[in-house]
Amino acid sequence: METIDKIKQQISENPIILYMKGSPKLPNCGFSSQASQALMSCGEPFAYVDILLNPDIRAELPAYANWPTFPQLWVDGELIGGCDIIIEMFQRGELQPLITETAAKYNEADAE
Ligand SMILES: N[C@@H](CCC(=O)N[C@@H](CS)C(=O)NCC(=O)O)C(=O)O
Ligand code: FES
Repeated sequence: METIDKIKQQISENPIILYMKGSPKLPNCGFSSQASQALMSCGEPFAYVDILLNPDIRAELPAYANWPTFPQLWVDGELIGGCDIIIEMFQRGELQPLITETAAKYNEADAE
């Protein structure tokens, strides 16, 4: 599959997905570590892609996203932002409701 199609599929199939360096359990960069920790603290499962293991995605996602760096958090098909934005939303109490509501929306859809 073309990289761009892979990216589109990942974003459409996973309501909460973090593109990061390393994994949430073993992040490979401080920015990815902070972002995944904030996201984990919201208590909902989320998908992730380790871009260090996927150099094609690392190369192509920034142009598609119009966002130059990693991590990248995508929720419900839309780019939320990188580490700074994730931490800011977390500190303002905005991350938790976004994640909770998104998880609830898709759990509901699954149950139908
Ligand atoms: N201020 C950025 C910090 C992230 C950042 O600077 N990431 C760099 C270093 S990890 C990056 O992704 N560079 C491109 C690359 O490594 O492919 C944010 O809010 O996410
Ligand atoms: S890998 Fe060096 S700052 Fe992220």
